[in-house]
Amino acid sequence: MAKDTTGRLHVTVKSGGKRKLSSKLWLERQLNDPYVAKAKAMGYRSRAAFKLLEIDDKYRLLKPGMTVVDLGAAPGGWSQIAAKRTGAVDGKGKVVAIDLLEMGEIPGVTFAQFDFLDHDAPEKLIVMMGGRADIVMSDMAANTTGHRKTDQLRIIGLVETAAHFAGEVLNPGGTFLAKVFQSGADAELVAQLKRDFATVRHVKPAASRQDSSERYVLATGFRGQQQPLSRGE
Ligand SMILES: C[S@@+](CC[C@H](N)C(=O)[O-])C[C@H]1O[C@@H](n2cnc3c(N)ncnc32)[C@H](O)[C@@H]1O
Repeated sequence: MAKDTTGRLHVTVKSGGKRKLSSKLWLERQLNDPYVAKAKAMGYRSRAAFKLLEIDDKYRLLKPGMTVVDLGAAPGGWSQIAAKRTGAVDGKGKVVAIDLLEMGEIPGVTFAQFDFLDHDAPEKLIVMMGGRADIVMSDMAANTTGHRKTDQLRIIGLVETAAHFAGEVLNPGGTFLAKVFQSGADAELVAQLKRDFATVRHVKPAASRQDSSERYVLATGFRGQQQPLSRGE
């Protein structure tokens, strides 16, 4: 339990190795968060936009004319950045985005609402892309059940599925960027990525809350064996 500024107690629920804040503490944190204020001022849909901005400023991933897939895109901060930096806003690049939730229209972004874990999701994405991708990025976070082991397996299952999809659709030299959580459960994933990409690293942007175990795996220089696309090629 935690005390707020008025001295009242708030319950924090432990879930999947993370502590979920009570709604009052969550609201307080949002109101005091400089990234939330900055996102609002700059017209970004989410504070998450700054995580991608920071990663991209450092590693120069997004380039004009690229095709980018944004998995778990809502409310759309990452898609906004990708559309701008690939030139998709001006019809040069292409940004394809999906989410379980609805997402308001973003110029230059092709969005569809469906579950990435649906068996036909890869095929639907390939049709939306109309070819291969240069970057597959995933900020997806699986809903937590509160059972630590189950939650870790769900999180890692989601990112492994995203990595498998990336391996199917990336152009040579392509990039995979995905949210993972610091649990040590991603060792197998990292080993697989090291086989298929020239460089694999974990990154923790400043905009990612320091009290969160969230971090990102960034794999660049795709060199895996290319299979024919099931559609679109
Ligand atoms: C942290 S938010 C993404 C924020 C986003 N990157 C931005 O910049 O606004 C995670 C998103 O992943 C989505 N998500 C989780 N599991 C998913 C799945 N299986 N398929 C599609 N979207 C999923 C959630 O609905 C949620 O909107």
